[in-house]
Amino acid sequence: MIEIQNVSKTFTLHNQGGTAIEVLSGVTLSVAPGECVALTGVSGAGKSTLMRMIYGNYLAETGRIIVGDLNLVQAEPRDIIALRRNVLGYVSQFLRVVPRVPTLDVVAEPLRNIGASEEAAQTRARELLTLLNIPERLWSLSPTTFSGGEQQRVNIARGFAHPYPALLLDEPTASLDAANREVVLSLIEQAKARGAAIIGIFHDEAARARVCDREVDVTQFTPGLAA
Ligand SMILES: Nc1ncnc2c1ncn2[C@@H]1O[C@H](COP(=O)(O)OP(=O)(O)OP(=O)(O)O)[C@@H](O)[C@H]1O
Repeated sequence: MIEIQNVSKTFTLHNQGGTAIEVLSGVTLSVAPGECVALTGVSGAGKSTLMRMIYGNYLAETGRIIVGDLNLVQAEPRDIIALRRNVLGYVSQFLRVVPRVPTLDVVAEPLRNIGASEEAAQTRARELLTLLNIPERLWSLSPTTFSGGEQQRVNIARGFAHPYPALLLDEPTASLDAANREVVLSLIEQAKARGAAIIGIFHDEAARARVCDREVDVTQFTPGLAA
């Protein structure tokens, strides 16, 4: 489902004399449907950079990143947008939303975008917000003023609204209390059970051990850090 072959990334610092920093080289890994792979490695190894390349935010210089049937290294922006709508979800720690949009709509939006009925989208959004313990009195408000933990839970609800075949998770359990952490871990388990291919960064070791089938140490692909 996710196939990464010989991917590399160099950042050029234009405001610092054009200095080039080779962050990743020769990244090769694949994730099957129903499998969850954890990216590990020291701080600065390139875990977030790799996730951003898979999501199409950063462009890889070499190799192939295939998600579904799209190669993100050569894809047109409109194909990347379609991939994100239908196939590839991303749950980060931080919520980015348009101001003034009510929480219920923020969570229902991914389903509306794929053509689900208003009723189905709202029902799923209500179900997820309830599961993640967001009080109903907050559903009609924009999440921009919510606490950090509430925003993270809204973000998770949004990320799990549509059953994406592939998912990227960036610290999905960071700063959650035990009960909500448990909800998120079971959402991940359910996603695996329905066949989602998942790549995640988990500093929470117990969470990683529970939901991940394999770990890939990104340091092996980091020039200068590799043993
Ligand atoms: N936009 C950018 N421009 C220049 N350098 C960058 C950029 N993004 C990341 N880097 C560099 O790439 C390297 C890898 O960073 P990255 O954030 O991917 O690491 P990480 O493994 O996710 O680290 P952490 O666990 O601390 O989050 C770092 O040295 C960082 O400075």
